[in-house]
Amino acid sequence: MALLLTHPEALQRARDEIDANVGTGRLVDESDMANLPYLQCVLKESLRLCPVGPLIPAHEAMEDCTVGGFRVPRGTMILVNSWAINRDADLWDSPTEFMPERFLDTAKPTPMMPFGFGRRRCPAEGLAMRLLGLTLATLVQCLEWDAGEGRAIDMAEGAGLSMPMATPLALVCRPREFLKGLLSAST
Ligand code: HEM
Repeated sequence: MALLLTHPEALQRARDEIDANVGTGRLVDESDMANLPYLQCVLKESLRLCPVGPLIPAHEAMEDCTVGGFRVPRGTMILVNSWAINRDADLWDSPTEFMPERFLDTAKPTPMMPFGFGRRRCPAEGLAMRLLGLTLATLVQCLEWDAGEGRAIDMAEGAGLSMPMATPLALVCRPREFLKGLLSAST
């Protein structure tokens, strides 16, 4: 939400996509997700810039190997800096920019690992992506958002293993016109 609020054109594009594919006669649901590619791109771009696990938990080399020219003996503890990979200028165009559309071309490889990798990869990736998608789609479809009179959103990173914001996000939301009608019709 912080990235969308600081990029209102992306928020509008995500809302336009939902309005065009779902409309305003019903609430978005899980079966709509496949028809919301831009929203999926917003999720991926948010996980790229703000990975929930910026440092993938420790893995251990099972055998001697060479990675990027470095000899890694068996038994070495390996920590992968996902945050740095996600902002590597050799891998991404304008790496610090919030550009969800970079993920629209699904044929282009995207060197991201927000859910880790290998046998210990997050077993809840599918669940998490569905929940995040549906939650974000609902927030964007149903509510108007703003940071409140004259307030700017502080995007600074706080300290911690899961990349909290330095200043917790506080937003004001109001129901969109269609939602009032939809809710009163259902009561
Ligand atoms: C956006 C949401 C989430 C992200 C980004 C995320 C990310 C990760 C990452 C990076 C790992 C380490 C993988 C590795 O070592 O290579 C992990 C492990 C794990 N995650 Fe998630 N996770 C998320 C949500 C969840 C949820 C909702 C659950 C449970 C319902 C969950 C359960 C687990 C478990 C049990 C492991 C340990 C797997 C193992 O060591 O074998 N995660 N997750």
